[in-house]
Amino acid sequence: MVAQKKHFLLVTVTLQGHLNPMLRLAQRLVSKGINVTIATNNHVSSHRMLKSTRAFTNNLHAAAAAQNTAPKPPGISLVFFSDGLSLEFDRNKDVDSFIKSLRTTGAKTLSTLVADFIAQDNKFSCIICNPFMPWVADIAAEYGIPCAVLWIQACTVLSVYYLYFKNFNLFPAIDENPDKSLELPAVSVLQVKDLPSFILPSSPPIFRETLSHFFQNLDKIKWVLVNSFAEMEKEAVSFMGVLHPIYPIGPLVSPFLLGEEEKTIGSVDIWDAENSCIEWLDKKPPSSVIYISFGSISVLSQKQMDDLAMGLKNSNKPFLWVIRTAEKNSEKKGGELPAKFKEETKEKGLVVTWCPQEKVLLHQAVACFITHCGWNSALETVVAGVPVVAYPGWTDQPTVAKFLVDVLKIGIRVKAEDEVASAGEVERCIFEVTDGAEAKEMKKRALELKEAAKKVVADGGSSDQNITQFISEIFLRRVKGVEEKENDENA
Ligand SMILES: O=c1ccn([C@@H]2O[C@H](COP(=O)(O)OP(=O)(O)O[C@H]3O[C@H](CO)[C@@H](O)[C@H](O)[C@H]3O)[C@@H](O)[C@H]2O)c(=O)[nH]1
Repeated sequence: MVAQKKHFLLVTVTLQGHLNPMLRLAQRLVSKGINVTIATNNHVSSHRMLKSTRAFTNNLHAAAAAQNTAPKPPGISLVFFSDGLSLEFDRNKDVDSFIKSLRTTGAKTLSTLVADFIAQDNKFSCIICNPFMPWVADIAAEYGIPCAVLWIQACTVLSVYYLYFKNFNLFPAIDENPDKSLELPAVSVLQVKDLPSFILPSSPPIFRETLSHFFQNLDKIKWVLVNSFAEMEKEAVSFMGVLHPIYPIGPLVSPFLLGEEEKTIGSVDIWDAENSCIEWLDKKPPSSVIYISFGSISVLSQKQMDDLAMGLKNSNKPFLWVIRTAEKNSEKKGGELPAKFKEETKEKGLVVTWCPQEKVLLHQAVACFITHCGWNSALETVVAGVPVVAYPGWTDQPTVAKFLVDVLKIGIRVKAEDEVASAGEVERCIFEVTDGAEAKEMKKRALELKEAAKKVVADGGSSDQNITQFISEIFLRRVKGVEEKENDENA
């Protein structure tokens, strides 16, 4: 039998919330003896990203050399493919053009990249993509390479989309009355305001089209890896498992958040993190600081910003606030901090453009997280045991907010009118989560989830077993010649 090269290709878009789970999956695969190449579309930060991934692999090799272990352990490398747009093109602003260019030009350049690897006798054993790049499954099929998907959002969200896109007719005229209730199997009663926004009529059609393509292509995808764990999303995981085989392998967070020794790489940041905020936190009392971030894409409107700032000031608690648009050279979008706010709160607060979020959440000074409920932030806060004030915006965030607050019960959701939570509401929510009647219970539940998360990723835990099983199924298929048979049938 020809020796099998254990080399996987992971394909992702260069968005922080998409890159992070892929990178963390790569780390898990490396720990199981798989070499990983991550392919992502070209980006202005390519240089920085390349440097940190090289540092990770060099670190692994140095550690092996120090222990005199041969041969070299596997590593991660990063490659870029053109999405057909210039580096300056604002992909967040014109998502429609970005997604279209990615699936036409991007698909061609990625296909050439795969062909080049094969020409150098370096065929991938598996390609893993994310659900927002469903055309990658066609490239994998073209080269006879097994394809898996990493579902980078909650399993609950996967269930809702599955029911919607597979036409289960459970969504009678979603007419955007936000309080209308829907009873979906295996998901607690959802109101329209809790649904992922991409299925609402008001959402730009490109997102529905992309997800619809993903669900049509699902038959070409042999494994659906889900960034979640059964012990946290019990109902959704068992429900989805009946509809389609899934492998919960999460939470995909940096190993140090789960108590492992910190390596040189936790994330490949698109922006420079202001690490000095950790020293700032070091000087604050335990469980005193409110941490605020709305992730890597969302920006607040002026009204949202004004009210949030006022609510924070009135809460009289120390705060660390990430405002990406405060970045000096960035094009100004969204709201700006009210004049004098920084001056008035300089004793209490710190505003940064980007921070090492996982380290911040793990810091003992942090009391709660005002979050937009992006799935990575949600998992990171669960694993760090930090309760939340949920302030969701679009996409999966309303569903995640519902899940964190009503299912896991580790926080409270702001009541918003026209998407704005008033200053008084912000202040009330901060109080409820830090000092309110339920605050201790919320913290206790958050800490229980933290322990559950550690167990599932430890050796022999459910997520660890699922990754091992997924890898062995890939190589077993090779041994049994399943792929050759499938290719012959498709010919
Ligand atoms: O100052 C910061 C702020 C954020 N982060 C990291 O950036 C990531 C942000 O990811 P996420 O919380 O998922 O938010 P988005 O960047 O907004 O992610 C997009 O992608 C996610 C996965 O599909 C979706 O769940 C979100 O709704 C969508 O907005 C997390 O890992 C954070 O740790 C930092 O490192 N430093």
